[in-house]
Amino acid sequence: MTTGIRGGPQGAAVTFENVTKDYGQVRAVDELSLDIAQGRTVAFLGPNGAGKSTSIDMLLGLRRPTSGTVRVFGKPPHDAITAGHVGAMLQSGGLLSDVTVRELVTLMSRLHPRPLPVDDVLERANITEIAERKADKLSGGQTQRVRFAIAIAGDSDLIVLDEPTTGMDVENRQIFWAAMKTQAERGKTILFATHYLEEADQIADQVVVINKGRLLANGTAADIKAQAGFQKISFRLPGVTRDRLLMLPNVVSLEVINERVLIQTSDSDKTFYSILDAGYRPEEIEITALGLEQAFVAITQQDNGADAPEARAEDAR
Ligand SMILES: Nc1ncnc2c1ncn2[C@@H]1O[C@H](COP(=O)(O)OP(=O)(O)OP(=O)(O)O)[C@@H](O)[C@H]1O
Repeated sequence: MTTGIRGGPQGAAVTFENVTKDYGQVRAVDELSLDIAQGRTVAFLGPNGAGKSTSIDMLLGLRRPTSGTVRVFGKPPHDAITAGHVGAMLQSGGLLSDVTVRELVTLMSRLHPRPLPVDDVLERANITEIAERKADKLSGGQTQRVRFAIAIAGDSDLIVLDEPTTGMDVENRQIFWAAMKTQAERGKTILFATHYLEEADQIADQVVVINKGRLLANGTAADIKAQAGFQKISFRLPGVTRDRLLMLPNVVSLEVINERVLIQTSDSDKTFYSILDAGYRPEEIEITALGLEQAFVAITQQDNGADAPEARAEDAR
């Protein structure tokens, strides 16, 4: 099931239409259909091997779909890139050797028809201080910042970032996302793959979850949390036993740590009223929705469970 988000194919920055990508026997992307409206900041989430990089490579024209169509601003990816509409920061690949950071950024920005001034790019990416250093002699975090500079140098309408903050320390991560926010405020469409769910929760206004190449969820972070459908109840209840609480309705998981009870439930109202009906009077009560990370884990585990042999046998009964 997917939850929708306002904005459709009209004015879409990116469209995947029934896209499948096979590497020999491996199906990396499986009938993916997705629209990303212009001006959105979109987080692309999925466990390792879910098909994020393959999808990004297809929208950058680096790989061809086995079937289906990818469009970028209504054009084949290659045409959109040639027209300078796309800036990208990929996960791998070294930087050129024997050139300085400034020379590299200058070189890459000249590939675009309407580049930003190089000094602006260096400043926005927080690399002015290392501009005269050799590009192949940088730390992991510095290399990421140079890659980011290359992604924004062309002042492109779509910025695609594959795990951009990997290797960055906390301070550089904050500088990086502040720079991305400025890009978003200037109307750019930003698509980023990440394993940092907190970043996705804070920054993205659309979250796309894929697993095994299939689209599992698409909406705001709040939509995704609602789709996971679980809440957490936590309270203090001296002397209670785990076995008694397990009898409560809608309980998905339960922990008792030092008299504090932590319940994950699919219906917090029903579970909580049953606690009161059973005569318990808990204290220090907290009822909260799942965070994006927990929702993501719940959604992907449900999907993995649906594919497990026992679940299929269950379905068949
Ligand atoms: N060049 C390739 N040849 C064969 N199989 C590949 C190739 N590239 C990726 N795959 C496989 O395709 C699937 C999707 O991989 P992909 O790199 O797109 O996932 P991902 O979501 O980006 O993963 P990660 O989070 O680990 O970077 C995986 O099963 C992977 O092993």
